[in-house]
Amino acid sequence: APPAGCSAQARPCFAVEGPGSDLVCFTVSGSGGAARDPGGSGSPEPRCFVPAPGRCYSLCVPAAPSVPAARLHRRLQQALRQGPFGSCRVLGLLRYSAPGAQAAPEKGFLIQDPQGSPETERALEELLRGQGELPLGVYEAGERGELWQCLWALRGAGGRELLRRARVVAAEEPPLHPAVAGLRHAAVFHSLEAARSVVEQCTSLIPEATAVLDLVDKCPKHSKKGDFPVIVIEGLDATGKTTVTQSVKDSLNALLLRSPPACVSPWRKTFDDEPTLIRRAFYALGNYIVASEIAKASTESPVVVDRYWHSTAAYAIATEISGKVQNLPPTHHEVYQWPEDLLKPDLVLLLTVSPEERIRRLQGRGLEKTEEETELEANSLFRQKVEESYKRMENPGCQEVDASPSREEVLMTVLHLIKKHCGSL
Ligand SMILES: Nc1ncnc2c1ncn2[C@@H]1O[C@H](COP(=O)(O)OP(=O)(O)O)[C@@H](O)[C@H]1O
Ligand SMILES: Nc1ccn([C@H]2C[C@H](O)[C@@H](COP(=O)(O)OP(=O)(O)O)O2)c(=O)n1
Repeated sequence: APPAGCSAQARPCFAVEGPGSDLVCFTVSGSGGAARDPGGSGSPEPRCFVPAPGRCYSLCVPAAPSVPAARLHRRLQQALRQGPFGSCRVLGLLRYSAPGAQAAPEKGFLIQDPQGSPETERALEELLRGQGELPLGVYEAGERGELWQCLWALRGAGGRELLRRARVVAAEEPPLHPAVAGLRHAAVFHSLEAARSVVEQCTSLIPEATAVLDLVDKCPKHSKKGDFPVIVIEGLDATGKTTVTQSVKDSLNALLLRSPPACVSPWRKTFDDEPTLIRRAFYALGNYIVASEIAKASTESPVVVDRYWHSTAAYAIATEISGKVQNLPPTHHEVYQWPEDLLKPDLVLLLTVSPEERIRRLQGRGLEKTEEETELEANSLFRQKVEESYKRMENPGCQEVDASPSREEVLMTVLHLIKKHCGSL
């Protein structure tokens, strides 16, 4: 863990995220103002971020939840996966205010080049030169082994100007993951209006956004549920949602709906390729469209829904909060609360199976894996965070169902729970 002792510094900190790694924070002290000597403190050296004999760089964009910033971050992320950066390790970087400071948060990347090739630095400069004002952070060791960050502004025709040279010192891990504060604006939308305004900002960039908005605007607002029960089935991929929802539909003569609804599926791929802000706003709008379908259907028959708001929120939280499960927002946090303007189901069941059984089922199904499914498999931490987020959802919460037994047994359990909660059908 990063050492204690720096938290009193009201200076911007960096949190470095690696896939599956803990949050690591370090502070860049102001020029000339070396607040403490990392060499003398016995603490882990921030220098460990610079691979010897290699080089290390950072770049950041504003983390404000705006469509242009989100798309710029995405473009940089894609560029850093290619060509000259192939041999580099690229970690996510969150720059956030230290306690008491008011700096606007930034999101970016730490690029570790084990070979320290001049080609990498040139390619980074090239990449940033086309992106307006973004400076490049270059890290270098001082004579006593201490670490410095040089911040370069890139000028036209190959020039660059040193904006700042500052010490890098170790900082304390913050009590809350720094991405938690921005979740409600950047990924987990709690009103139709919040999600709608993000998609609206995209209409000139993504032609499909207009079509989505048209559909949303055709739906009656504040849909009310009918008298028949509405049951949502949630869970990770391959936990048996399709199987269960189909059987419940047959057993109860229910109508089966899914979120995102069929009417937006032609645009799903487009939005899946967009950054979190836009992608999650799209799924949020899908829920409001489904809500109006649920309202109508539940006046005529029971309704069973394959995924709904809990999926949208749980996946968004798990992708935004890096590292371990303990980094998730604490229980009862506002991100786990149901949006006030979204139709509530009567019962939400969360299907869970062991990771081994889930992989067996995924393989058994033999379908092509989506990028996210591959990530789920590769990253069990991510899977744990999705599941834990589901379990923390409130008002309504998710009731867990062990979906490991046979299809028949799982269906019996599910029908029993529906009967218990929703009365005779
Ligand atoms: N109770 C069960 N026991 C064994 N296999 C199951 C069970 N439920 C579903 N499966 C199989 O597991 C795979 C994933 O199930 P599916 O219903 O498609 O999950 P999801 O909709 O959650 O992705 C399918 O091949 C399905 O036939
Ligand atoms: N209501 C929903 C449904 C899915 N999502 C997101 C969450 C994940 O990123 C994917 C998972 O979708 P899913 O596994 O159902 O995809 P398939 O229908 O199996 O192709 O979609 C969502 O945000 N909100």
